[in-house]
Amino acid sequence: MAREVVAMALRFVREYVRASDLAVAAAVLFACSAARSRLSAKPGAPMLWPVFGVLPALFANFDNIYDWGTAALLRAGGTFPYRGMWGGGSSGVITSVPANVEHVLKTNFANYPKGPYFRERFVELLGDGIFNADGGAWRAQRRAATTGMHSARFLEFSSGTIGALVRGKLVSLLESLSASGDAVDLQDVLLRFTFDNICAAAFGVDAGCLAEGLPDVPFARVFERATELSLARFVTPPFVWKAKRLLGVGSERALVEAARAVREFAERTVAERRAELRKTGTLAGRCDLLSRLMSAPPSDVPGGYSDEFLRDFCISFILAGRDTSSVALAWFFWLLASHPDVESRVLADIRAAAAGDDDASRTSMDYLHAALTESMRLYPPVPADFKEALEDDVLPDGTAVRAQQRVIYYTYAMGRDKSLWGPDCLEFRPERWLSPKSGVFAGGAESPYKYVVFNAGPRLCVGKRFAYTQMKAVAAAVLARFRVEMLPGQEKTVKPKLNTTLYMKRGLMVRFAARGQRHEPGHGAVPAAGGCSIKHQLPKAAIEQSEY
Ligand code: HEM
Repeated sequence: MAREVVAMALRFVREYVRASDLAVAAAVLFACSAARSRLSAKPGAPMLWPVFGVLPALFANFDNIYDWGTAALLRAGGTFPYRGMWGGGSSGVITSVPANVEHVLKTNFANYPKGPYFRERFVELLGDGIFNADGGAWRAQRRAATTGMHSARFLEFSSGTIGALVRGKLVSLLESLSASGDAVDLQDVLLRFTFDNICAAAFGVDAGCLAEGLPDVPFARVFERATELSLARFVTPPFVWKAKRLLGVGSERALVEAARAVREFAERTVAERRAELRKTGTLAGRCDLLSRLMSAPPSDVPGGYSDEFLRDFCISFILAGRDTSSVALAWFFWLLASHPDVESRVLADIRAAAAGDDDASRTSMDYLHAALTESMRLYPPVPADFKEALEDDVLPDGTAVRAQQRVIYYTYAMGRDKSLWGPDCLEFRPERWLSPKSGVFAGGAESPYKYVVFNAGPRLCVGKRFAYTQMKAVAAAVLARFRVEMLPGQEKTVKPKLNTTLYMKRGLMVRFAARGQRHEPGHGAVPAAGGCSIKHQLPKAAIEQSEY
């Protein structure tokens, strides 16, 4: 019977309905559905189109997406719902309201894990590493990370590796660039620096990205490739990438190969260190995280950490620590170039610390610390982040979140919100972070849920202290020795790239001029009268001791 009804219906369609009628009917349905979405949308929020969700609005504003998203959030009162394309499996809310962020990151932490959506996109590269883990697996990695990173021994070691890399590689590279007058992409140099630095801190190996001639480093290249291909899964409909994965073709095949190369490198390093421990009976001479965790596991981890645990731990650390501080520094140098008053105060701070002629609190270079913090308020290295709801919930501002939906917190917009930072929120003003009386950094008084640049709550960035030490060491060493001159004409090209990290889309082309010298546009280094060089005054301790 049912078969006869279907056959009759098909005959009717064939005889009486033309393709153009179908097209008109589909267009009417689409328009009605679009009108309904428009009417039910929150005022100010972007339109959620039938089938395509928020994508048309994103494409229309692609060139200016961060600022467009910020304006939309401010118009919508700080929170609005979003939906990706049908079949894309992505929906939820976007917010910049600190109370909502606190709810997700702390108050109702148990309901907002990283979740399967994130995990399945990164599992080939990260396995069960801290960045990808939830529940017990996350707790075990987190404990290992905090014990390892906050031990006095690691802190001393990491300051040493940072100082050695700054003085041994970075400064000599910049000296030769300054002598030749050649321009360079500063973002690329900084990315190389932090990659080498995190490999030294996590594995105790020299990745060699900053070696002479800035070579192509296969490990860095496959790591970058595996990360990019994992991120591509976030913007590809799951049925597409999952089908490709099943068939082992295209980008999915490339991802499996790149992730395998990264994991093999990590496995080899872990195996070699294990062999060294067996042979010599100690890793006492090594202070990197891998060696510390292997040779001195906590007493309640009987038999120590497994090799798989250590492999995943190190890979997550490289991912977490390889590009955030370099990107933060690139924006910092960019902002300094257009704020000579801030640059002068930063320099004065560095000189005071170098000369050791100030009181003890100032040797930690509070003004520089404030300037970096302020720069990341405007250009947060992780511009947005998300968590996935386990169960239905209601956020403090009354927004409903359904199970398996995501709450995206938009750090970039939070840093540019007048209601949080005042009418001068778009100005680069490091003073807002300093105590007016003492000039000491007073950022600790701010709510961590208003400035979520390093995340907040139980999943606060483990590397925050390391990152500040690293950024201050680089900024102090570079600014004390060189003037960083932007190549002209970049005002229009220096823009953030759409990514999980706020890279500059086309890098940052600069020249270095040794202090006391000046580069004329298009020429090499020429001496300038009256310049002052403090190159030889900067003692080792001054660039290594500052930490928060
Ligand atoms: C300016 C530099 C940095 C910024 C802005 C930053 C920011 C962040 C953010 C936003 C998160 C939360 C990610 C999430 O849960 O989705 C995070 C987590 C993390 N960061 Fe950083 N980070 C920086 C540097 C570093 C460095 C240098 C390291 C390593 C040495 C590091 C290690 C980690 C780790 C291990 C986590 C995971 C913590 C957890 O899930 O419990 N970070 N960071």
